[in-house]
This record gives sequence, C-alpha cells and structure tokens, in this order.
Amino acid sequence: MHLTAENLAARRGEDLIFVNISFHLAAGEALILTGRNGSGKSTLLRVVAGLLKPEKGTVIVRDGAGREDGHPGEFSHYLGHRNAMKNELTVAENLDFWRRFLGGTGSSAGLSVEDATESVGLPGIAHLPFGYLSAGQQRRFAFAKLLVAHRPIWILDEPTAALDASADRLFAGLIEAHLTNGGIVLAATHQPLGLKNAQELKMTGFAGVDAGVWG
Ligand SMILES: Nc1ncnc2c1ncn2[C@@H]1O[C@H](COP(=O)(O)OP(=O)(O)OP(=O)(O)O)[C@@H](O)[C@H]1O
Repeated sequence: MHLTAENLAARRGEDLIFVNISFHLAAGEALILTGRNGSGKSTLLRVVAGLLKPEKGTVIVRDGAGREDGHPGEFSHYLGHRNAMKNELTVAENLDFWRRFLGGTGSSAGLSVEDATESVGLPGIAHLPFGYLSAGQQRRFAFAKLLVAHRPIWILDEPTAALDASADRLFAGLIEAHLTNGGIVLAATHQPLGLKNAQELKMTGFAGVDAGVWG
C-alpha cells in the first residue's frame, strides 16, 4: 500500500494555512509532522483523513500493484485531540461499539476488546465508565480503538498527549509493530515518538506558506 499527497493546500476560515505539501509513504513508513502551535499539523492530518476538503491537491491510496484504491479515509484510523469515546459508557462498551462499527473480517479483523485493553497496559478496568478514568488512562483506551479493527493507515494527532513515560514507550512500541506489519503512520507530535526511520515534515504555518520542508 502507498499513501501519496500531491501539492496539498488547505484553508481554515479565510486563511490559507499551507500550500504545496507533497509526500509519499510506502508500507512500513512513517512521517512525523512537527512545528509550532497553529502551524497546520492538525489541519494537514484532517485533510489526509478526508475530514477536511483541501483547497488544492489530492490524497491518493494505491495498492501494492500501484492501482488507485479508493479514498484514504476508508483505509485509515484517525486519532484526533479528542478521544471519540462516550463518558457514560464503560470502556468495554465503547471499544465494542468501535469494533462493530469499524467492522472487519479476515485481514482487517482486529484484536478482541480484552486483548486491546491488555495491549495498552490497562487490563481489568474495562468495566468502568470511560468518564471515571484519568486523562492518561482515557488516552490509552482511545489508542486501543486502533487495535480493535485493522486499518493500514494510522493518522495520529498528538497521540502521546497526557501520557506518562511508560505509556510513551508503549505507544512507540505499538506504532513500530504496526509499521513492521506493513502499516503506514502519519503523526503530529511535539514530543519525539522515538520511532526508528521516521521521516519528518516541519510545518511552518502561514508565515512560510511555501516552505514546508523535509527535515
Ligand atoms: N475551524 C477553524 N476556523 C478557522 N481557523 C481555524 C480553524 N481551525 C484551526 N484554525 C486555524 O488554523 C491554523 C492551523 O491550526 P492547526 O490546528 O492545524 O495547527 P496545529 O499545528 O495542529 O497546532 P497545535 O500544535 O496547537 O495543535 C491555526 O492558526 C488555527 O487558528
């Protein structure tokens, strides 16, 4: 699988936030977006996930044989700033909802809810309402959503916000495992995720609108 962005430009409100952003990621590759607050990282992630229409440019997914393969949103998990969980439901109910909603059989089947909660280091508390949990516990379970249904592309916005050092390492391990299995990762972060071989795209925001550079 390949994820290609060509000459993307995006606008929020009246303002152009970035122009001429292009990148290409093959199976097993990661691109990390860095840059100051407001430089457009979340905007770019939302464009790639199909949640925001670009002003210009395209995002294309191709299969291994180079054939165009539908919209990136169909192949992606998007973990935004918000956790996309209902406070009133238990963790297990939330994850079970996502497992059934996102579906998948065969190669797209994910982990069971139990295995997913274990993978994020929090077995045994999935019976609690999501709203009872600490910010870091909530973030870990939000990440577990990525595990209950398989999607080859992970689009992650500040995935390690609110996490302690051990959770940082745990997430880095889960992301590395996804890449090793042929996944693709596009992530915005202020903290280094400690991924090996990740490329970096430094977002410069409107001030340097045509200077989005490879680092
Ligand atoms: N809905 C909106 N309407 C108008 N402007 C917006 C909207 N959402 C974001 N912006 C503006 O777009 C710019 C880019 O925001 P974005 O959230 O993409 O930045 P970011 O690099 O992810 O920032 P952070 O590091 O703070 O998360 C900012 O100047 C922001 O004020």
